[in-house]
Amino acid sequence: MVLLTVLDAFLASVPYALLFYILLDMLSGAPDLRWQFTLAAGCLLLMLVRVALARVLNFNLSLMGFRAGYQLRKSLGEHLRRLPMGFFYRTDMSSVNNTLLKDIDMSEKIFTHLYAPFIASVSVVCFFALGLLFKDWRMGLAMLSTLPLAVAAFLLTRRYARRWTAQMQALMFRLNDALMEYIDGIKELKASRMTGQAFGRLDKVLETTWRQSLTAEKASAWPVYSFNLLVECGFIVLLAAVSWAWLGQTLPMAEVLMFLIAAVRFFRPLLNISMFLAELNYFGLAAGRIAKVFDLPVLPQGNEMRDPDRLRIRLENVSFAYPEKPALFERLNLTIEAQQVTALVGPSGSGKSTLASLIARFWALEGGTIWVGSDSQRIDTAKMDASHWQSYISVVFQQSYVLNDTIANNLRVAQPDADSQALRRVCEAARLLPLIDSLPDGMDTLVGAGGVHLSGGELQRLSIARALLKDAPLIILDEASASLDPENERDIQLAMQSLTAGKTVLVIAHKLSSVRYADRIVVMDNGRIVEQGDHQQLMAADGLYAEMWGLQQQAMSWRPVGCKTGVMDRG
Ligand SMILES: Nc1ncnc2c1ncn2[C@@H]1O[C@H](COP(=O)(O)OP(=O)(O)OP(=O)(O)O)[C@@H](O)[C@H]1O
Repeated sequence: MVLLTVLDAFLASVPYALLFYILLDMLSGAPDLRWQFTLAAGCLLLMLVRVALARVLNFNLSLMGFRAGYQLRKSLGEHLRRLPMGFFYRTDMSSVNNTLLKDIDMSEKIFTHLYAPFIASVSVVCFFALGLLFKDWRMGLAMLSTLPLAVAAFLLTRRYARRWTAQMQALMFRLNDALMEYIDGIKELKASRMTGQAFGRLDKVLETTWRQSLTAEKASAWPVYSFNLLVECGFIVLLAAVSWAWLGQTLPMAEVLMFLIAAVRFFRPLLNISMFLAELNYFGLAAGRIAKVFDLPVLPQGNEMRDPDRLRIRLENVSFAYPEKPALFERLNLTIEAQQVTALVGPSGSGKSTLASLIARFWALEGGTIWVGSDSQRIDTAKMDASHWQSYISVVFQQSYVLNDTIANNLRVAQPDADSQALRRVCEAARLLPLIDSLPDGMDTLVGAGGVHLSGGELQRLSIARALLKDAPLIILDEASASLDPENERDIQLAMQSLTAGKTVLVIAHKLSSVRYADRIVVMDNGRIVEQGDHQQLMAADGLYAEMWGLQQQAMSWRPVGCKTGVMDRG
C-alpha cells in the first residue's frame, strides 16, 4: 500500500516535468505543436492512471481502517469481558465509552483519512525537492531554505501544544459526561423538580468548556501556525532568488515559470503535512488511552475443562475484600448442597450479594477456595476456564438487563440456536406468554429503549425465561427487594418454581416469607455466617433470624392511615 501511494505521488509530480518541456517549447523560437500535444496527452494519460489508482487505494485503505477498527473493538470487548467486576464499579464507564467510541474511531481515521494523504504529501515534497535541486540547485536551495527553521519551530512548539490538545480532549469528554449525566437523570430530576439546578450545572460545564477550549484551540494550533509561516517565507526567498537569477540572465524564462508553478505545488503538501502531524497528536493521545484499557489486569482464570460430577459448592476459608476497603469475609466456610434450595438472608450490607458474586466468579478471591463437585472429585472453580464454569450458572438479578432488540433475541442471548418452540416453552413457564401474545409482533416485538416498555416484574420474568433457556444446573437468584403487586409477585414465584425445579439454587432473599420453605437458610451478618438451618430450626434458635422474621411480620401488618398527612399507623 505504501508503494502504491508513493507511485501515485510520483505520477502526480511527472506532469510538472512535462509542463516544463511544454513551456520550453512554447518559449522557443519555433514551437512544435505536435510535440506539445504529445506531452499534454502524456499528462492526460497519467491522470487516468491516477484515477484508477485512487480507486484501488481508497478502497484498500478504507478496508484497512475498518479492519483495524473492528479488530481493536473486538479485542477491547474481549478484554473488558475478562476484567473483574470491580473495574465496572470503580471506573467511570463514560471514559471507557469514550475510548470505545471516539478513540477507536480516531484509529480508523488514521487509515481512512490520514495514512495515504500523509505518505502522498511526503512523497510529493521529496520528488519536487529532488527534481528542482537537480534542475537548478541554487533555486532548489532557496525554496528549501526555511524548511529546517520551520521543522525546528514545529518541534519546539509541539510539546506545549500537546499539553493543550490533551486538555481539550479531556474537556470534550467532560462535556459528553455532563450531557449524558443530565440525559440519564432527567426522569428522576423531573420527578424531584430539580431540572433547573441540574441544567445550571450542565450550563456551567458548557460555559467552562467553551472558554477553556478557545484557549486550548489557540495554543494547540501553534505548531501548525509557526510551521506554515516559516515554510511560506521560503516562497518569498525563492521569488527573490528567481528574480535575481533572471535579471542576471542566469535563468531562462521557462525555468522561471516552472519554478514558480512547481513552488505552489511544493508548498501545498508541505503545509498539509503540518496539519497531519497535528492530527497525529490527537491520535497519540487516543492510542495512549486505548493502551491504558488494555493494560488493566484481567481476572485470573485456569484452563480446567473437567465437568463436575455434581453441583455441590463448598466455600473453604474464603477471604475477600473490596478494593480499598477492609476485609468483608475472613476465612468463611459454607456448603451449598446439590439440588437443594439454599437461601442467603441477613441485614442489608451483610455480604449476601458479594458471596453469590464470588461463586459466580465475578471477583477473584483474596484467600481460600471455592470447590465444586463431590468430595471425591472436587474442582477448584478458580482453576476452571471461566466460560466453562459460567456455563453451569444462571444468574437472575433483581434488575434485569434488556438489550434494545426483539424479545426473541433477548432470550437467545442464553442459547443462540433456540427455535421458536423452545422460546414459547420458556415464556410459558416464566408466565410471559399471555403478555407476548397480546403484543402485535409477538416474539418479534422490540423491547428496551425505543421499544415496548416492560414493567419491573415483566423484565424479571424475561430474565427468568432467559435462565430457563440456558438450563444451567446452578441457579443464583437475587430476589427483588422492591415491592411488586400481588399478581406480579405470584407470577414471579411460579416462574421461579419452574426455573429451580431439580436444580442447585442459591437465593439472595430480602423477604423471609419467600424462603420459608428453603431447604437451608444461611443467616449472614457483617460478613459472617451467624446461623444456618431450616425455618423451624432457626425460629427455635431465637437468634437474628427469629428477630428479623418478627420484624418483617410486624412490618407486613402495618397499614397506612391518614393519607393526607402521610402518617403510618399500626393496624
Ligand atoms: N462494588 C463494591 N465495591 C465496594 N464495596 C462494595 C461493593 N459492593 C458491595 N460493597 C460493600 O460490601 C458490603 C456487602 O455488600 P453486599 O451488597 O454484598 O451486601 P448485601 O447483604 O447483599 O446487601 P443488600 O441486602 O442491601 O443487597 C457492603 O458494605 C457494601 O457497601
